[in-house]
Amino acid sequence: MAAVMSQTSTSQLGASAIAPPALPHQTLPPAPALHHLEQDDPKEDHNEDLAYPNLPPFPSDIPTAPLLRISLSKLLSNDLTEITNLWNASRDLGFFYLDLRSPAPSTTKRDSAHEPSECDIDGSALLSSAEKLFSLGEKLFQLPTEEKLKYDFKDQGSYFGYKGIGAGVVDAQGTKDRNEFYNVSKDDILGISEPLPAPELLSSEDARDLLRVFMEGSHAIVTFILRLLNDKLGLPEGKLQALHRLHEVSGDQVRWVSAPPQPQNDQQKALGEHTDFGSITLLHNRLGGLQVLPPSSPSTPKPEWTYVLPLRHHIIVNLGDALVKLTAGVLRSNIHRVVSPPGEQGKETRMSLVYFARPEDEVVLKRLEGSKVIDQKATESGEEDGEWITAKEWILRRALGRRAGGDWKASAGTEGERFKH
Ligand SMILES: O=C(O)CCC(=O)C(=O)O
Ligand SMILES: [Fe+2]
Repeated sequence: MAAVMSQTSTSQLGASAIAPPALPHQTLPPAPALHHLEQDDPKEDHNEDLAYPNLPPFPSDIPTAPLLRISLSKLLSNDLTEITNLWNASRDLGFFYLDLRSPAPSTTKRDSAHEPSECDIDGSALLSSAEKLFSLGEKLFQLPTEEKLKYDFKDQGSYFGYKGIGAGVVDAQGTKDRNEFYNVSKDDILGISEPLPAPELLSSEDARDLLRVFMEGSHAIVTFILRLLNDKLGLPEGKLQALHRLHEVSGDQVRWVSAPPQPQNDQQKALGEHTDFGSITLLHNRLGGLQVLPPSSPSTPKPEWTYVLPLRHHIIVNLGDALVKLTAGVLRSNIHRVVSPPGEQGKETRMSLVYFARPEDEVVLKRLEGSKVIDQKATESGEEDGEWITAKEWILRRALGRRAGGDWKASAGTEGERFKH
């Protein structure tokens, strides 16, 4: 434990880094972080159950990454400490937990043709649609392989639809991945683009409604986080949000990821190391397996891959390369990968559910103007403002480069040096 904690020192993760509270029998994370939580609401944090029922527990003796735990409802009530935590986590690690338990939102329902507002945010409702989508995902992956393969659209140049096990690669040597994906486009579900062929399970009105509600709920949280980051960056009001409008054409999508248990004597990465391509990723994890590589620092020049402990009622939020490019690296997209869930969890099929928010297709991924913080960072790094590429081209190049037979080199993100570990 101590070895890993020293890798993720406060200098890397921000002075207010908070490790998740211990699950039953879990080794305790560092004290200062917990003090912060306990002062805020001791009762709640002592008694809450953050382990997933009906699943084997995450092993107590495996170190986990001390991601900050940020409360959505505190953010919504404009809690300045919480907003600072979000800002620090977005710059230092680019990963944090978001606690979705929230009071019910205002009862005025919005007109669905309009852009979502902060009054539409309902963390508990999002958790409940995620629950339903987990059940739907299970049925989806149980369909016969021949049926699922009908919805692989790679040859049409699209990353939406199905990707079979081994149809992606995890490294430059072309080692096959160990998971399957199903990607559903936001534009398809909101009627912005023509619907793609899909299995009946996904094309029924009920399934599309459920996906729409989940996408709108997720997008509302994304827009809110973008607003907070926009303010902290000192950008002109609404600038980041205006590049991520719900009803405009973008590569936003829901993804289910499913990985069957791997044989004990033949373990392999399920999903290779990568940074996410887009802006903000909202990840629902139930079993372990996700790992992050913390940033290196003078005291830890060679950090190690560290598990992210799944926490019930929480999502894992991470920032992607588009935000790095738009902010000249003020915000961080951190490398992560997926391996077999540890211990007893490795006997289960691991499914996760993700919402990827990306800039609108036509947004050019250039550093934004109008922020002193961004200008200063650009001056400090002395880096040129990269190639002229739209979000659409960037995502296509990166997503399809990771398919078997794709161009691995072209799939590289902004991580540069970090990939050498
Ligand atoms: O399944 C997970 O936990 C992470 C998936 C992921 O990183 C991705 O799909 O980009
Ligand atoms: Fe990812």
